[in-house]
Amino acid sequence: MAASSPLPRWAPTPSPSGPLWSTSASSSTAAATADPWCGLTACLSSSVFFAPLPVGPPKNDAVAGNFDGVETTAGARRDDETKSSCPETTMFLTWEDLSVTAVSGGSSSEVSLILDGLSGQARPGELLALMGPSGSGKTTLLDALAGRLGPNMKRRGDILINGVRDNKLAFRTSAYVTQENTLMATLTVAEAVHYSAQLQLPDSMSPAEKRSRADNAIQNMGLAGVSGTRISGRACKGISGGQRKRVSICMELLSSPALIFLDEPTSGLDSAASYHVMSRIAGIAGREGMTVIAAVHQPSTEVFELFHGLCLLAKGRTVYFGPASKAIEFFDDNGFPCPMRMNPSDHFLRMINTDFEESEEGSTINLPRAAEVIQTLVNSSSSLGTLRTKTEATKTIIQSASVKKKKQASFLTKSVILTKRSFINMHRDLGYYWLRFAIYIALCLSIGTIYFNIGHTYASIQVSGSFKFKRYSTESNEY
Ligand SMILES: Nc1ncnc2c1ncn2[C@@H]1O[C@H](COP(=O)(O)OP(=O)(O)OP(=O)(O)O)[C@@H](O)[C@H]1O
Repeated sequence: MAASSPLPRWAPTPSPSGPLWSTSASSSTAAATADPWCGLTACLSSSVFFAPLPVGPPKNDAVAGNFDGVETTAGARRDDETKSSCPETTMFLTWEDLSVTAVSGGSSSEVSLILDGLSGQARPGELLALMGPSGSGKTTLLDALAGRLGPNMKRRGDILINGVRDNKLAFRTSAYVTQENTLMATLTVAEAVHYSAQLQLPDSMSPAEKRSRADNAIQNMGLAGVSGTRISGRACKGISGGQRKRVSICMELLSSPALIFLDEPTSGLDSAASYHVMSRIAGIAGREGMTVIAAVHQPSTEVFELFHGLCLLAKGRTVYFGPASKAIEFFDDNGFPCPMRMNPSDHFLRMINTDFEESEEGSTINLPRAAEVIQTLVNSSSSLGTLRTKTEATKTIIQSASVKKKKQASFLTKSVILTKRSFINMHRDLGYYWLRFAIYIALCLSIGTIYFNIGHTYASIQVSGSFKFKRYSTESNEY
């Protein structure tokens, strides 16, 4: 599919202003000169976070090569070179036989299996899409990989980062954009991103650099037009849901995390905005060597073309894992060809959605039962058989790589910024500050009037505060 794509081939665009991160620029440039492929990965660490438009992902063909790479001699060579030259912060994330169960509350304590023996991997510089019908387990898989499962969920199986088992590492070092937005409503878009830059970026960066990076991020997420608008508010509507989502992504991408989880980054966006957002994310992943795992609903054909890898889930099981560009072939091989001119993701989801069986009476489309399709695909050796080989191979290749947490602002800087942000929030939030202020004034007045104009004699004071004095005198008598 990727080969027949009418889309232009994007290339990473270096910034004319030079890298914003001052570290390792020269060494990675040298690596890039020595070998073009691993040089791409190496120079990712030195290239700018956001380049001028247009930006885009690395080519899908090359990506397909990466996914296939472990199986071929040439591909294995590439991986080896990646290991030797990639920055310490790149992350190969591998999961094997991952299962998640949830215990529902109550006396019966029912245990339900949400994910059932999933295996897969996500690689630096690539965008792995998690797709599947609603309730198939996409968010649960993201949470499991990110180490954010709820207290009633239990995980089995292995999660390896650069070949090393560390259950807390992903939680400590990755960024996560949740389905729900958790933004401070009273701030404007620009303020939210600027404060986030000051909190996340290290003190070694000058305030001007942080500001410039935040401004670029706003620009690249298409938010320049609403940068002065408040995120939300009681009096005004604020920005739209899709724009809020973009602000969340923008804030998480600021620190160029080595690993980022995105839960439905395109929800609430129109197809053009979805394409632009995803192409920028894929472009950044390519340039920065960032590992991106995104749960995506109904991507358009153009957005689907941007995915490097695809993990298709149905009822908590892996239906397909591999290069996105090979998914059509996989469905075709298993007897479920994608009709001409149909969006491939629509076809995949339609075939494996058990919630609405379309072969029921009245339907003009005679599809096989989704449960049978899922079973056939899950059993298909071309999906899971090769996957196991791939994960094993990757594990041995990358075992020695290490992960370091990126530097953040110091405790003092964070305290100052958070206090400042909190004051702005209190000042602007009618409910949080002004109504509370009014209540305290009313309370003071009510209590104060008890003693208003009480006179100056001992008796008048005793009359106004009699309940207190009486109690005092009673207690005094008792003791
Ligand atoms: N904490 C939990 N306790 C019990 N069941 C849960 C819990 N979290 C998720 N589930 C169940 O697991 C299943 C998968 O949920 P999940 O949110 O991962 O699906 P999803 O594919 O992300 O869905 P959607 O696309 O609609 O967001 C659902 O049936 C859900 O009810």
